[in-house]
Amino acid sequence: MSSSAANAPASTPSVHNFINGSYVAGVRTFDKVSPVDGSLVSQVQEAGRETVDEAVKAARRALDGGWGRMSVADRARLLRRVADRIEERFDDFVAAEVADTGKPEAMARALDVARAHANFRSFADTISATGLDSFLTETADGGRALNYAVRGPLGVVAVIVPWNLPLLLLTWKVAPALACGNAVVVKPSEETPATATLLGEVMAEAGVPDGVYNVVHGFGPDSAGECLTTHPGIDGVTFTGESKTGSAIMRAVAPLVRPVSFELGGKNAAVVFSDADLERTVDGLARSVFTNTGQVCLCTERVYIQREVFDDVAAGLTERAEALRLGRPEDPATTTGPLISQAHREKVLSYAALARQEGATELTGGGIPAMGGDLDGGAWMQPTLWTGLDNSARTLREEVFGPVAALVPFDTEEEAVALANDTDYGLASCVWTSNLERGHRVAQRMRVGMSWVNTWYLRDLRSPFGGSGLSGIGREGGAHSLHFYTQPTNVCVQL
Ligand SMILES: NC(=O)C1=CN([C@@H]2O[C@H](COP(=O)(O)OP(=O)(O)OC[C@H]3O[C@@H](n4cnc5c(N)ncnc54)[C@H](O)[C@@H]3O)[C@@H](O)[C@H]2O)C=CC1
Ligand SMILES: O=C(O)/C=C/C=C(\O)C(=O)O
Repeated sequence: MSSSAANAPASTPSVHNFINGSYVAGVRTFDKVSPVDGSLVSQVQEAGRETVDEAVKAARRALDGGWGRMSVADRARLLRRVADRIEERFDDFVAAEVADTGKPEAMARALDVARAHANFRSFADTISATGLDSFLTETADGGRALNYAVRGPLGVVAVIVPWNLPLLLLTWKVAPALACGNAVVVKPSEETPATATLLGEVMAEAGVPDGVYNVVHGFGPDSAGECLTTHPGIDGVTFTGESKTGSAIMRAVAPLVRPVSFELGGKNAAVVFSDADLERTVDGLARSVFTNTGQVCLCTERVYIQREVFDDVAAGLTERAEALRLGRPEDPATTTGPLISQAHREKVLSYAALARQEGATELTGGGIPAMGGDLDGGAWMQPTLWTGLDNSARTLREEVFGPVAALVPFDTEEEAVALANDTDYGLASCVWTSNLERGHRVAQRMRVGMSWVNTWYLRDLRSPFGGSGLSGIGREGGAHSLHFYTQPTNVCVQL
């Protein structure tokens, strides 16, 4: 037990590891505090090396015990049951997600938890509809052979996820992994342990065999994350989070040569042409900059605006930023929650200070809002917009992951494409124009995984999702996920 546990009220919830179908204590506890007001949300059981070992072994037993060989129809049926059960317990998931993240309840309902059951249904459909690769091969002697590739599970998959969309991102990986017959050991963020743990109950209620879904809690280095990625019993790692963490995980898995699927950071650009519908564009930009307090890897942090409309777009976006309502998650008028933690707010505020040093003008925000009462103990940050910087500024080159964006003018299409692509990241972009020909042309020239035209974060779960450069390795979504979570064996039969 940590020393803090002694001071916690008796009613403080305790969040346990979930291993082989049971809730399991760890080696010590740590406190999870609310980003809304700094109050204690729960005490979390941190998994030690032995706890992680137990989870990996449970996953292996489940895999060898028949889960990996269960028929696709049966597995798809179980995934649909998990989706149904998430819907039945929708309010419990919303409450758990909101308590950990402080995000507006309306958002947790519309996005996070809604996507959790959609993820299970989508991958139940995908796995049910997926056939085999096969070739009828003509040989040099005039004969023929049949080549076909069967796909088996990758094995025990380590799933490491961040705090910004905890259940959404977790289920985005767990659903395809299970659809393909893998067993998983999940390490949620230390900031958001609750929904992954609750999902354990739902898995058991839905009839998913013990050991198929395991959860270990803790931090990254010298804790559960590192114990998991260095465990010789894992067969692959799927990770969403910061680029530097992805790099550390690559180093950790390198000695055992395990495959990785990484969805990492972004420094995403929006390009606004003067022919765009400006009202719609400004609404879209406000969404892409400020959704989830800027804590989505897809959020726009660089806005390039054609000079003729620069002032109008800057004024419109500033107005939208100032109209955001920061407040308690349960208040239906709230549009914007706090950042995830005081530590993360320090990071975002340090970029606000850096932007000023680099010569930025703040159109709005840049600091800590006066929330009043107990909310002043939370991790609140003003929505912030900068002008006066160019691509040489660190503010335009490094991922901030907060409610911030820099606005930069451009003159020509060629220049806009060059500015947007001038980054080490390659995750997402948006093009705003009423000229659809230009929309297609510019969207295709963006060096990113997801290129939106006149919209942002419109998702089809069957399409490829991921990035290049510092933004990641591989793509997940639909059949792309099945490629990562399976291993093909090619069978060649001389006919
Ligand atoms: N682009 C994105 O999707 C995200 C970016 N971030 C950025 O990353 C910064 C750091 O936030 P973190 O929560 O620390 O993100 P992170 O990327 O370090 O953490 C994500 C997950 O990885 C785990 N982890 C960390 N180090 C690890 C290691 N060496 N081995 C195994 N697992 C490890 C964490 O415990 C967590 O579960 C944030 O300030 C934000 O700017 C954070 C979350 C998501
Ligand atoms: O919609 C999705 O599948 C994912 C969205 C966001 C992220 O991946 C992220 O913020 O990391």
